[in-house]
Amino acid sequence: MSSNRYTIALFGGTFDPVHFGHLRMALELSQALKVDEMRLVPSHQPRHRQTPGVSAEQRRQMLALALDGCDELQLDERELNRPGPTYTVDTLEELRAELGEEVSISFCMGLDSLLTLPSWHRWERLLQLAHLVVVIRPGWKLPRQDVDGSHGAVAALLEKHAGGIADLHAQPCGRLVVREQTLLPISSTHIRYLIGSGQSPRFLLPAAVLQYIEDNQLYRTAATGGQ
Ligand SMILES: Nc1ncnc2c1ncn2[C@@H]1O[C@H](COP(=O)(O)OP(=O)(O)OP(=O)(O)O)[C@@H](O)[C@H]1O
Ligand SMILES: O=C(O)c1ccc[n+]([C@@H]2O[C@H](COP(=O)([O-])O)[C@@H](O)[C@H]2O)c1
Repeated sequence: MSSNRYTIALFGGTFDPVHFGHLRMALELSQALKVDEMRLVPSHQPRHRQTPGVSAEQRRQMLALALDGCDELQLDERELNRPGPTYTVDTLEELRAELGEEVSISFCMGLDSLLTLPSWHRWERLLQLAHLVVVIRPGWKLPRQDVDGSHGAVAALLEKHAGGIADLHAQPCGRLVVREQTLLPISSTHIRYLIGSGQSPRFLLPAAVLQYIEDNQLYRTAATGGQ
């Protein structure tokens, strides 16, 4: 990109456990967006879902193993170090205070997460702090304001803030960029289910992460959930 604005992208998640779907998505996004840094940000206590099956420290260690030797992706531990429920707006406010007003910050998410955005803590503040990058599967449709009453707030946001990759380098925050990208059909829920029912999740996640899970006997009782 012609602009020399420093650009950072964040990819947040529970990572319970991290798998190749997360890692591929983060790497492909990092290359497509041409960011200077792509950080994976494990959440401590996600307010919107059940408490993760393993400790925050174990999820951190699995991510660290997954990223070992990978220069393109970094681990950002700030949410694990912050007590209380984890809110993205707090993370972005912290980062903005740390990095100043000019650095471009993008928070990346799947379409499933975007559709829940109006329930996020202080969600209207998010675009004042960062860009949002939304990944959709090829051929998937975004909600449109005139036809989709159920996602009206999201559709309005998409219309008002629509932008492209160049905008991520031209301004520090405020644009919503939609990317079509093929997602590997892997979920942490399915991996937990496989382990809990005595089957192997090999080839769905890095070998070092699987070794850690086996060494620490994680997820042995989590035999619920499918794909
Ligand atoms: N297979 C995948 N490919 C790309 N991105 C994914 C994939 N699975 C999840 N994501 C994205 O990764 C982020 C973190 O997801 P999360 O940690 O909840 O993983 P998950 O596999 O969906 O877990 P769970 O099954 O426990 O809900 C979210 O933005 C989500 O949209
Ligand atoms: O801030 C919020 O209220 C909020 C609500 C739901 C999800 N998030 C963030 O969205 C990211 C993906 O969440 P999840 O549940 O798919 O792991 C993760 O970084 C969460 O902290 C944030």
